[in-house]
Amino acid sequence: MSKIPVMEIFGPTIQGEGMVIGKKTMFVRTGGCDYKCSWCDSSFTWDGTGSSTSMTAEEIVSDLQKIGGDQFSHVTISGGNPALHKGIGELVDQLSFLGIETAVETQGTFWKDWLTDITDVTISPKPPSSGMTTDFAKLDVFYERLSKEQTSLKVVVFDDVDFAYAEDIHSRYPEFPFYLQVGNEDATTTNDQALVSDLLEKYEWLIDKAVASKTMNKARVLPQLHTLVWGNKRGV
Ligand SMILES: C[S@@+](CC[C@H](N)C(=O)[O-])C[C@H]1O[C@@H](n2cnc3c(N)ncnc32)[C@H](O)[C@@H]1O
Ligand SMILES: Nc1nc2[nH]cc(C(=O)O)c2c(=O)[nH]1
Ligand code: SF4
Ligand SMILES: [Mg+2]
Repeated sequence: MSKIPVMEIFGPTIQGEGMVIGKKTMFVRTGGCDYKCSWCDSSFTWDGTGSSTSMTAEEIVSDLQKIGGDQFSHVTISGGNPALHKGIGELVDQLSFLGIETAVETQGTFWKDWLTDITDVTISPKPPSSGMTTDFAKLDVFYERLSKEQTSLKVVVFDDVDFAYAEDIHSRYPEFPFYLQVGNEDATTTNDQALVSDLLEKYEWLIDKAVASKTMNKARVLPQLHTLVWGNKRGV
């Protein structure tokens, strides 16, 4: 059985982003990423400042039950890039056997067959401001293999160039529900008041951009709800 590098397990909290925003969920955050986005709000998963514990699927399920009790029925697997880890297939099987739904957050760079068993798959291709380059041949594989009922695309937008990238992504993959997300430019500040007022201003800017774009007629525009409520706090 393959072990999974786990950075943190927390919840229940609410999903603060994307297709199931507001839904009560536990989080399992894996270590390691094949990207290094300039503005990554979870860089401790890959930059050496955090540490992971190598765990089996059974151990993760047992920790989820210890921490969440009987107060959850949905688990979100994020990272880092969870799709780097083969062992997550086993975790998804065990959760599904227990009647627990699953979600995954990934940038769409590595395919794993267990992705088809996930209830809510969020693919978040990275815009130019991240410093990363999208491999569209890899994203095409996700489009071919995942159903539109279980999947969404979510692009974080910091500026006009990112917005144009988001329009391209949405146009290229029209069948997947599409989400625009406000970018958090300061993922380390502890000044919650200044952060929230800045993020709400950015949210208004992003709404205005979407409203003015005919490509975005079907898109949804969202903030990171957890950041508005808890700022940059970890484990929420
Ligand atoms: C930390 S990533 C982990 C999953 C995967 N590596 C990915 O990027 O999709 C989880 C989500 O947070 C988003 N994110 C990361 N840093 C952010 C920031 N500074 N502002 C807004 N969203 C951010 C990512 O785009 C992704 O949708
Ligand atoms: N509440 C909450 N919602 C989230 N949605 C995506 C998250 C992530 O870091 O992947 C996240 C997170 O860390 N917390
Ligand atoms: S792909 Fe996700 S986890 Fe990896 S660096 Fe980018 S935002 Fe962070
Ligand atoms: Mg996050």
